[in-house]
Amino acid sequence: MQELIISNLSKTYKNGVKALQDISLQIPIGMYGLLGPNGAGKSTLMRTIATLQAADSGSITLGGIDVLAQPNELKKVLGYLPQQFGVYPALSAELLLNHLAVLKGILNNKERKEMVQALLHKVNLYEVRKQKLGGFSGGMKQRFGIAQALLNNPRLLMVDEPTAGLDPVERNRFYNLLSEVGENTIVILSTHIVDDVKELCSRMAIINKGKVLVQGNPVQIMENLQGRLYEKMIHKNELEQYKKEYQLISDRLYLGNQIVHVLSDTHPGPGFKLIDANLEDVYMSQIFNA
Ligand SMILES: Nc1ncnc2c1ncn2[C@@H]1O[C@H](COP(=O)(O)OP(=O)(O)OP(=O)(O)O)[C@@H](O)[C@H]1O
Repeated sequence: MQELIISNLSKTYKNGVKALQDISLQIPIGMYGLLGPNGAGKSTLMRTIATLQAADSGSITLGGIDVLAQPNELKKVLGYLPQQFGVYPALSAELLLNHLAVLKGILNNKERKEMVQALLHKVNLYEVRKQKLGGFSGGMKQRFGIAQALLNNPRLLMVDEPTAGLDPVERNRFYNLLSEVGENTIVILSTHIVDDVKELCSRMAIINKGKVLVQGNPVQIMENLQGRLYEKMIHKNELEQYKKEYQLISDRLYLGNQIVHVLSDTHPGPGFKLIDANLEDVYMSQIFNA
């Protein structure tokens, strides 16, 4: 079966930071959310899968490919949109995509032209294909980034924090594009934005400090908090006391008051009501407990 299997992957940087600690994940075709706060190790994991940096130990396989031993085989089937994706601002989208296609080894002129045109249509940049990339908005640049990542029709597409800085309309457009690709490709979406995963992913993992805290189906993961999550509206001044007294996993202001979410195996007391968990609660409870 076509799956990405990561087994016992570890990496410690020279400065002593344990960026990956015995990471094991099984990632099938579809959209997979890799959720974690800044510094969790997401980019390190992505770069390791992309064979751009080495791991200390562990293995990665994609179908029949031993990724760490056969980096060139992996590159043939990998599409990658890194966190920092630079474009040549003076070139048009069409020209740069064509150039990148040549670099990816698509040397037949007719085949390359067809592929470039098809991808520009797919990411909805065909109308602006002659315009310089320097004038593109953040969302347009990200869609161009996806187009270049799809040039070799990859079996594995990885996108690192792709929606940061996009407005809601562009974010939505980007989601739709990724979902479409995810119908027949393994797509790993690394993000610290819970909504990205909630909207898109049928499977996910939460990682923090280089460790996998939880993995599985978002709905099932949310059900794990069923019957243990309580909400209460309190006065702003009471917040510090509640933090000391309860396992408080989130707090937000609401009309001048504070709404707190508390994790508890028994009813925490007067004024608390049992609520259904959302993915934000799962995320916060995992990060809080770690
Ligand atoms: N080249 C490096 N040398 C030393 N430490 C590093 C290096 N790259 C990353 N780190 C550290 O490893 C940890 C994981 O970083 P990583 O960039 O993988 O996390 P991340 O989840 O992608 O975070 P972000 O969203 O902020 O990029 C962090 O503590 C980071 O400071």
